[in-house]
Amino acid sequence: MSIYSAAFLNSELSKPTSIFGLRLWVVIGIFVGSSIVLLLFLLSLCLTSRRRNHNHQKLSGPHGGELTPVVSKDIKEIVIPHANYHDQRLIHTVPEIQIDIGKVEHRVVFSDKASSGESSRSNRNEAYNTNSSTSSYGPEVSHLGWGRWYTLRELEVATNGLADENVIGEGGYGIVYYGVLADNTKVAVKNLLNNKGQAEKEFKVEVEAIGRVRHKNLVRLLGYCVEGAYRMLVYEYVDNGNLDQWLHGDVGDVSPLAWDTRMNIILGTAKGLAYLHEGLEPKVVHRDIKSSNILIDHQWNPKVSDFGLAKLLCSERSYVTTRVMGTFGYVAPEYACTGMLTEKSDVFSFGILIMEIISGRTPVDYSRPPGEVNLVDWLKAMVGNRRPEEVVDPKLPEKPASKPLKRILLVALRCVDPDSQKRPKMGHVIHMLEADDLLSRDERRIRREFSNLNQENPLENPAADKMEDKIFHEDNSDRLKVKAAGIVPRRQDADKDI
Ligand SMILES: Nc1ncnc2c1ncn2[C@@H]1O[C@H](COP(=O)(O)OP(=O)(O)OP(=O)(O)O)[C@@H](O)[C@H]1O
Repeated sequence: MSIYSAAFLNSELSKPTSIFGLRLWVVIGIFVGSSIVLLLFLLSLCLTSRRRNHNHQKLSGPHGGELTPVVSKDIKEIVIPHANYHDQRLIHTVPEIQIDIGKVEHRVVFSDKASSGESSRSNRNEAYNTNSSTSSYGPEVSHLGWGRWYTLRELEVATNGLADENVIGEGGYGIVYYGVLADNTKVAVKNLLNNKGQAEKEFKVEVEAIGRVRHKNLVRLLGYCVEGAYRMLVYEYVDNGNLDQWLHGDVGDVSPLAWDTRMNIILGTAKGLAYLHEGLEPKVVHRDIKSSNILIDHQWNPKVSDFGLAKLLCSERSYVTTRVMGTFGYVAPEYACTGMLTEKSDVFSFGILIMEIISGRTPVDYSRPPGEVNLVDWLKAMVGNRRPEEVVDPKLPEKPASKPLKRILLVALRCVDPDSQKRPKMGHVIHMLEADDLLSRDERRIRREFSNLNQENPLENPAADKMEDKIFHEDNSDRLKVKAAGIVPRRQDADKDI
């Protein structure tokens, strides 16, 4: 370019324009600059929307993306320090007590750490809204060899995208949804909450403990789902509510639970528990036996559910934990005080459950007069005062005969013996519940012994112990309990289930 044309260009570019009198080169500069900024903005918009679409496609539910949570990788298992399973030394800790009174029953968690026993819908939403950076959606744990691994999509389809209308109930560790699988199987899907690692911990315990369990009085775990932050358990659906609802719900003046039905529920629950304690190797302690964990089918058969708190125990060993969990009113005293966990803790809770079933009262009821708040204390006092007939649920359609009432009360009182060693094993409980003939023969003796019960603490009556030992001796109970609970030899059973 010649010096003349450069001077010409320069003079042309320096001419003022009609846009605020700005020189031409300034206008051109502004135009080029804004175009670049606009271009960059459009480019970033395009990239963001492409990324959103990509995530949406990967996780979208059956009814579009609205219900679809964004998966997070944030959940990490928190290893809670606890006593060695194989170490029977007592570990002394100063437990922190948390009482969640947001639920109908009071969940008590004695913990050496802030724990995560609470549940709320907001937690659920929190889990859903956690930002995602998950790139892989494949299973994080391998298939265990039993049941099925379900994909998140399968379970979303089954539960209408985890719809609110499908919610059956909400426990301490997650929300339970009703669902129908592609093969028309009705299921209950428990979506474990992302509560600081506890959900994952419970998931692993539960999967290992329940996956191999098969018993008509235990809710069957059909499979599980592990995708991103999701931990879901898929159970058989039990179609007639839970015992808590039938005992304490609004059922009118007359309960549909007749005496025989109640006895059947007690016996079935005992069989389910006996299987956990004595039919599995290693044995399983449920740790949260209570009426809301006893599901009922349409034939009024009980099925023990919610093994979330179960801990696998090595045979013949006790387990000392720094983290005591259970539900207020049902927890055995030695477990609450020292963390010492054996299957006898379940036996205690089972004794409370029997009392609840017979009386229709909750284990702790602050709306009652002072002497009646605690179910065990009240019931012991009533039995000690020779007024056992007065403890039965007033909603029962027909009062039970005196003999079976006393029999079941005796079993309940034995189960809640403050001394865990004196509590019967669940197999023995079954034996006692079924030993009608033996009891008939000794009925007169039972009556006599009952009348001798110490009013303060009828359990500490040596005569009653002697009498029961004689009637309900444990020597041949192993054979009977196996027959009664449908338990097959331990190893063989576990292998068969896998
Ligand atoms: N397999 C199932 N079939 C039908 N309903 C179920 C099933 N499992 C659970 N439910 C229902 O969902 C509710 C919540 O169950 P979940 O076991 O999570 O909590 P919970 O027993 O009420 O409380 P917690 O967690 O404190 O033990 C139960 O009360 C029960 O009615």
